Amino acid sequence: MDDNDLDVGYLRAIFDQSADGLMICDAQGRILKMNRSAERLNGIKASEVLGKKVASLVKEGQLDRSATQEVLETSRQVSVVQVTPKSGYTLLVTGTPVFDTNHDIAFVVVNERDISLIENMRQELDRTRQESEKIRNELTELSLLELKENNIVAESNPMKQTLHLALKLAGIDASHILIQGESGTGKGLLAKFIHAHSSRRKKTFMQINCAALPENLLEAELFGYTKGAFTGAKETGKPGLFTLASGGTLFLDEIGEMPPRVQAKLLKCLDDHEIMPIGGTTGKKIDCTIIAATNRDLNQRVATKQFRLDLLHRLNTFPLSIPPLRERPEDILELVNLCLKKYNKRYRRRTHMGYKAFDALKAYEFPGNVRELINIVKQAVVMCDGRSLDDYIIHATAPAGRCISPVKSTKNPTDLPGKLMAVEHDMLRQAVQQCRTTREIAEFLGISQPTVVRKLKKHSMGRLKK
Ligand SMILES: Nc1ncnc2c1ncn2[C@@H]1O[C@H](COP(=O)(O)OP(=O)(O)OP(=O)(O)O)[C@@H](O)[C@H]1O
Repeated sequence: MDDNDLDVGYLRAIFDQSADGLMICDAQGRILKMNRSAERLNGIKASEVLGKKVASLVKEGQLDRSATQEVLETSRQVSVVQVTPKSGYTLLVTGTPVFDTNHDIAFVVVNERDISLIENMRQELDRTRQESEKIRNELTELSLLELKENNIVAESNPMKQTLHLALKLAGIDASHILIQGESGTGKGLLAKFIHAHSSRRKKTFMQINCAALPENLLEAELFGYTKGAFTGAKETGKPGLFTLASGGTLFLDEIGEMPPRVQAKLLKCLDDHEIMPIGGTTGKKIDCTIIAATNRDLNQRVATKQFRLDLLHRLNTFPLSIPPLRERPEDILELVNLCLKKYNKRYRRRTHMGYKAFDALKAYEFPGNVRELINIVKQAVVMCDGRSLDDYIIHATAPAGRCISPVKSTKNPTDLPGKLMAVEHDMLRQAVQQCRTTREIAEFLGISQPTVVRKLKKHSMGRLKK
């Protein structure tokens, strides 16, 4: 046997014994040769198809699609995935053109590899992925359903999205979450929601309003102090909120109002993961989720040097924002229903609202957001004599409806800031007469308590209890 015979013998062995299906077709797409694996994979007999065109086999339904045909059309190597109609295998079929000396296609070599196993595994993986996605969605839906039971309204898409994101963050126990939104949009509620859905839910949720306390007191509240740290300090010293929230969540509300010195100390504490109590010499490790909230544009406060950029970056690892109520009118109906149920029960009334009142609410701007809506409905339930709240609501949401008394004229009739100031003064004065605490005033006027404190200071109105 010479070398040539040997080569032919090897080639025949390769062709016959290859686990891949092999076929050779001529330039017209006729099958010239086919090995045993190709017969097995395609579920056809070589004796029945030799000399036939692959295109006609496709027509007859013996083959799913033809790589050969595509090679002949493009003069390029082509790979396609086929599912064989007769045997049900998934094949990766590669057709390769072989050219003659004139650069015309002389024949096509077709290689068929069984990828059924890989395909099955891929489909299995896809199925598992879809399943877990479904379970994840169901879990989120479940939690969103739970919202209803917890009296949190999220009918609008933007609110749903915010809550989905909040759930995700809760699920991974994310810390350094910054919630932004106008006053009364529900930032405090969202912070509690995140805590309640995190693995830290069984531990404490501590919160502090950074706008409500003077600098020294805020520092002492946050970081605590050692005994005798300053005049008037408790004999025993006092643990700060960072320590009290250990294992749980610390919610820093109105972070935008934090005085610069406390900002510097907070930044250091976040960098070092430990706090230094006032008067202390050794640091204490901190272990709590930190959620901050603000109704301020912090970037603007950074620009005016009222807020540290480095602290903003630290706190803003996971930003969340709650849109104002006027941008999500779909939530209004559900919020109103919730309030009606609550206040009808509390004040033993059976009031209701018609579509005209709802239309009025939808058209209203709600500068005080959800807090203001709750307040309007509560006042309506209490003040209305009859069962229908419509007239009251329509009046309350009319352009001048929220004014308690007529605007006093200022010297200059076009002086808008002066007029606004006068309205604010009047409303505050009346609220102060009717309420005992700043919290009650906040409820009464539909603004936050720190805003009340600020405004009372601005108008030099006496001190009230928190
Ligand atoms: N989606 C909601 N569903 C039900 N109640 C809500 C929703 N959002 C807010 N509220 C209610 O509105 C009121 C104000 O919410 P919250 O105090 O959380 O607002 P805030 O954005 O933190 O306000 P501020 O900036 O003034 O501190 C609360 O009584 C809260 O329970």
